[in-house]
Amino acid sequence: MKVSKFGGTSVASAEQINKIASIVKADPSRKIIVVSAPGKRSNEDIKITDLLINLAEQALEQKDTIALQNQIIARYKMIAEELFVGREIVESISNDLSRRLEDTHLTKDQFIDQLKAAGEDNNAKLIAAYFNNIGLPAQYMNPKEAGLIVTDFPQPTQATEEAYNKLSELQHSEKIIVFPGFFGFTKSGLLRTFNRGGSDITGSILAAAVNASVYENFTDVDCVFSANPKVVNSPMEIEEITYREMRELSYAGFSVFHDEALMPVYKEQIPVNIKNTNNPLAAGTFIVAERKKNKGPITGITADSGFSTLYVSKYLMNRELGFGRKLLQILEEEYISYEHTPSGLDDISIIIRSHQLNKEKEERIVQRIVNELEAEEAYFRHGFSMIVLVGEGMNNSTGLAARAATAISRTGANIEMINQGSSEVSIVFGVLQEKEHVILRELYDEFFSKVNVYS
Ligand SMILES: Nc1ncnc2c1ncn2[C@@H]1O[C@H](COP(=O)(O)OP(=O)(O)O)[C@@H](O)[C@H]1O
Ligand SMILES: N[C@@H](CC(=O)OP(=O)(O)O)C(=O)O
Repeated sequence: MKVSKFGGTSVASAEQINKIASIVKADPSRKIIVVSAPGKRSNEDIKITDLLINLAEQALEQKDTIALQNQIIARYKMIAEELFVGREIVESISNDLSRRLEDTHLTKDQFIDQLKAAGEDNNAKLIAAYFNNIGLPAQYMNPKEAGLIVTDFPQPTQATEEAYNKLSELQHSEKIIVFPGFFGFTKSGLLRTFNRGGSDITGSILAAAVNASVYENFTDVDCVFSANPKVVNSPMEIEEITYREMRELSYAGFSVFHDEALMPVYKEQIPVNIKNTNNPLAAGTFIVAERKKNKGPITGITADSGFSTLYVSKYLMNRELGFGRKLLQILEEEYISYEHTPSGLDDISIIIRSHQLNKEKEERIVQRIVNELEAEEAYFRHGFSMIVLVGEGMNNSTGLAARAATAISRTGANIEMINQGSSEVSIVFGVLQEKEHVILRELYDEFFSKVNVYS
């Protein structure tokens, strides 16, 4: 049995949904179909999920939401009409949106989550109806009824162990299951969404639960490339990549597959196949436990912006027992997670995703570090990107860091931070984000384009 997930670009229009129907029809082992909300039909288009987030924000600000509601319903109406799916599905979508908007007893986060999830939930209902209309016996499956139980706030949204047992029953379904991605329900019945791009996580959870032969992830590119094709021209295609290489790359910018989607399939050693809805016969990229050797030590290079650094200095910091713990405790109490902590003898930098910060929180944290830890200096700096080189071949390849640093220096950029992962499958360079793309291209040129004396 296969689990096949179709992302927003694959379900963005009637034309695209026709393609996924052909893909499902072509292989009877595609029995569990995970779908996202309609995504972009062009670069200028807006994803349904983004419209729903705007709708939630307008409702919370007591603004008139009719225009936005009609814009969302019109998207589904156009798809339903072009697929000749009856009017009743559009009416049910309209009623569903109204019901979610009236659910004012929820907290702000719960209200937003409930509206965000409407995109996938209604698209799954529409696609299941369409499949049945064209002779593909299918049923919409609500995550609550299926048992996709997730953790409670403030934990990050993750499937609980018990969810996998209940979800394993899906493998016995006679019909094709059309399952909305992106959300689950807590034990107490509250809806929670995964992070953005989270339909990949749903597919991974279901693939692990039913012990799928493969988890197919259909998107709008032929494969995973060794660099983001929107930044580097015609990057090299990757046939095979390991789970941990993909985790490092997707965490830091390879948005083609969600980094949190790797753990469920890794635990069950289920291969993932990244394929193109618009070219389904292309082999795509396989994410596996072990792969055949690559030509070079580096498998992929990626960059991710939106990072800040918290710099703290105190003389003899390295001698003060518990200083690091107390510093990280302050961040934990402020609900701030961190990425890397490069440090010296008397100072430490903590790399943090900027979206967690605001002026008032930063001032409070700096004050606490100075007062409670008696630090000499503490301040935040913003506008950084992390450039990540990843490859299973790195750990037995000398001089990589030097080659990368030399390539970065050719761009005139300053290296603000270097961090070698203890797994030795990645090395991270912190740079100012305005230099991100030029550095990415220079590193790609160094490790993939040139015939190197080193190779
Ligand atoms: N290394 C990479 N290889 C392939 N695609 C990548 C890579 N890095 C970023 N992308 C981008 O990821 C996009 C697919 O992800 P996404 O937009 O989430 O699609 P979907 O709607 O199918 O989920 C591609 O169109 C591509 O521009
Ligand atoms: N629609 C949700 C979930 C998702 O995974 O979408 P996509 O498959 O288009 O990345 C979002 O935009 O985050």
